[in-house]
Amino acid sequence: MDMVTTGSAGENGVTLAARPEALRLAPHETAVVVIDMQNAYASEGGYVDLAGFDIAGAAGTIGKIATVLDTARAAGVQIVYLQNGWDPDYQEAGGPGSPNWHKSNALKTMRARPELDGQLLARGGWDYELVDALKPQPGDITLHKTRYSAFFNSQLDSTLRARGIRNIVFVGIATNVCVESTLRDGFHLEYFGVMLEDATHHLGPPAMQDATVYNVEKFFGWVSTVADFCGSFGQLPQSDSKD
Ligand SMILES: C/C(=C/NC(N)=O)C(=O)O
Repeated sequence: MDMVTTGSAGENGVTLAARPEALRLAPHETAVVVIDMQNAYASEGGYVDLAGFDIAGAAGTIGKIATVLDTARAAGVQIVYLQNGWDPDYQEAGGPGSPNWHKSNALKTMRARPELDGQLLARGGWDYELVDALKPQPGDITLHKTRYSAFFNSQLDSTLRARGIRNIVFVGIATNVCVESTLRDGFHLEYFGVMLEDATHHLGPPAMQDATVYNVEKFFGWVSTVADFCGSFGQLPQSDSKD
């Protein structure tokens, strides 16, 4: 079996079945990064629902991600949650001089429906909050981001580097927007990125999920599944999980 060994993963590493080849990962050099599992992206009445996207498949990712996080915590793998959005006055979103002002569907939806102004992706509001089933637990880290890539203008890179983390396991929404943007930036920052395909969900037609899976597998990282992640990391003895 072809295998890529990352960082200091040697005899005590964990082998994760992945495409295009298996990975050997040291648990203490690995983080699960949870992208934007907020009401905005995963709940009825949240931003992407109001903006007209089909969110039917989003709810299915919540239980899958919860399973991944339970396994990761027991294995001593760092969990980092990202929350996407802006200050309540939307200064961080940028004005007409920013492409974000023109492309953000949240900002466009609020301009089209002024009664929603101040509600979508605003820190402090329900839309910005993580879904109830995925609340952070002690030891988890939660970071804020203001653009699609979680590496842009955020604390993510320094948070991971300070802990010696080399490998990122991605779960969350949306596969083809914030997950892919972050995985791509991580690749350029020398992180090994693994996307658990059944713990992510796309925005737009189903072909978008397939396109990101292809991009990750072929160009930017590795693709695995919840069952494979839990099968590998779930075998670690809880008291001996720091490699
Ligand atoms: C379109 C969009 C995607 N966000 C994400 N978390 O992938 C947005 O935030 O507007």
